[in-house]
Amino acid sequence: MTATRVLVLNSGSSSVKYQLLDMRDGSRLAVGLVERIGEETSRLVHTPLAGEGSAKRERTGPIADHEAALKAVADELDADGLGLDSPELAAIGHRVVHGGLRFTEPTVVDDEVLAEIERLVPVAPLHNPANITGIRTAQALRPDLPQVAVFDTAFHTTMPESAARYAIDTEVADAHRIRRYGFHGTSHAYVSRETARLLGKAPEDVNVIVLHLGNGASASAVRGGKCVDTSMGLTPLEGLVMGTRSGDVDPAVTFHLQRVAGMSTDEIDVLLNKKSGLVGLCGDNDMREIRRRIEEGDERARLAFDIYIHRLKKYIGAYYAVLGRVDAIAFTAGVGENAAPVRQAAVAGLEELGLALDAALNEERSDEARIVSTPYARVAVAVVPTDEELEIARQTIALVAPNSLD
Ligand SMILES: Nc1ncnc2c1ncn2[C@@H]1O[C@H](COP(=O)(O)OP(=O)(O)O)[C@@H](O)[C@H]1O
Ligand SMILES: CC(=O)OP(=O)(O)O
Ligand SMILES: [Mg+2]
Repeated sequence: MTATRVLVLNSGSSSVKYQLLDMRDGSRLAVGLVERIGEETSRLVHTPLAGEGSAKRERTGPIADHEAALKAVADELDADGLGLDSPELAAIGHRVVHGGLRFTEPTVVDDEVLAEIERLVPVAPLHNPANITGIRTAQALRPDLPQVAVFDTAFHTTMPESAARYAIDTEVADAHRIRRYGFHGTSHAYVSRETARLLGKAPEDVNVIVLHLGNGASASAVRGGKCVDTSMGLTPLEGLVMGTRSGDVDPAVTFHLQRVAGMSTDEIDVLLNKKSGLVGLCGDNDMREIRRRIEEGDERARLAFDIYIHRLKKYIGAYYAVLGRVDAIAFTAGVGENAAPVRQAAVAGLEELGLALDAALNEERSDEARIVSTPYARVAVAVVPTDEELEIARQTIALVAPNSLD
């Protein structure tokens, strides 16, 4: 029997999303999520999709760390006869957030690769440690299986130096590998390709601005299938206003906080990464809650929303200029896919740029990729659900068993 299944692990700072896929047709056999890892109220939601009468299972209770989370996931899969010991499993694919400049392709993990991912922890402190634990735990469970790392940074390695370099002393920058790497690349790659498909065109023929708006958020300018600019930088802190991250600030804010407010580097790191963005502005990082508060007339929530939109609009304008010609703007991830008011506000007033939403289409709820602009708009506005797990599984199987699907 040829092994055609791939387990994909998308480990975030306090969560693990996972999918077990059969790559003969890309169908999902099980999907799930462990959230609030490290808290008393951790929650595992597991949905087997393979058998008859399969139903979502949920359990709550403390799950101490990512290792415990993965073991709990392995137990759930076992209970469905989809355990990690299955001979049908070809590989485990891992989302790894920071791959530096070295990893431009999916990579089979060995000790040396793992050491390099570890070396990048200082530039992805919220993400790479969780990714490393995910890989180590999966290795311990199935030492014989290839573990494949798929990097968030890989898609952005096509950025020209003019976009990737900061205007700081070149020697200092080179000595410390300080440059803009960009993140969410698997999503930007997948969504830009799906957007081309939605337009009935080849990826080489379209220019797309992708807005990945989840808890972390980033924008990218994609010309003919290749990334030419993106809003995240050395770390996933730069760019858009996010759930808990500030996005762009004057770097002098950090000197000021050190000198005047007496904050330590670590305190400023926590402030900008975990206590800023929407949560810092209004106390909530969930866009649903913010919209609910706005409906009730809450001024702080309104201002937080306006700041979020203002930044988003600036990036749309910037990437329009970078690309020169834009065929589509694609909204994706939790906020981009679900929050019609965000899409509406982000493109409002941009009719001169060829952008015009169809209000009814924009409000419609759907899980499908779809166009929500008016037919006469020069630039299509699309809502394209991202699928980082499917994309990771595709890249994983292509690497470990390129001929298994013929
Ligand atoms: N129906 C909705 N309306 C508005 N925002 C939503 C909705 N559903 C999810 N979200 C937003 O999506 C965010 C999570 O997006 P997601 O892409 O899953 O993020 P991440 O992968 O970074 O965890 C939530 O914080 C919430 O703000
Ligand atoms: C890189 C990044 O910001 O990822 P996430 O949105 O999953 O936090
Ligand atoms: Mg995400």
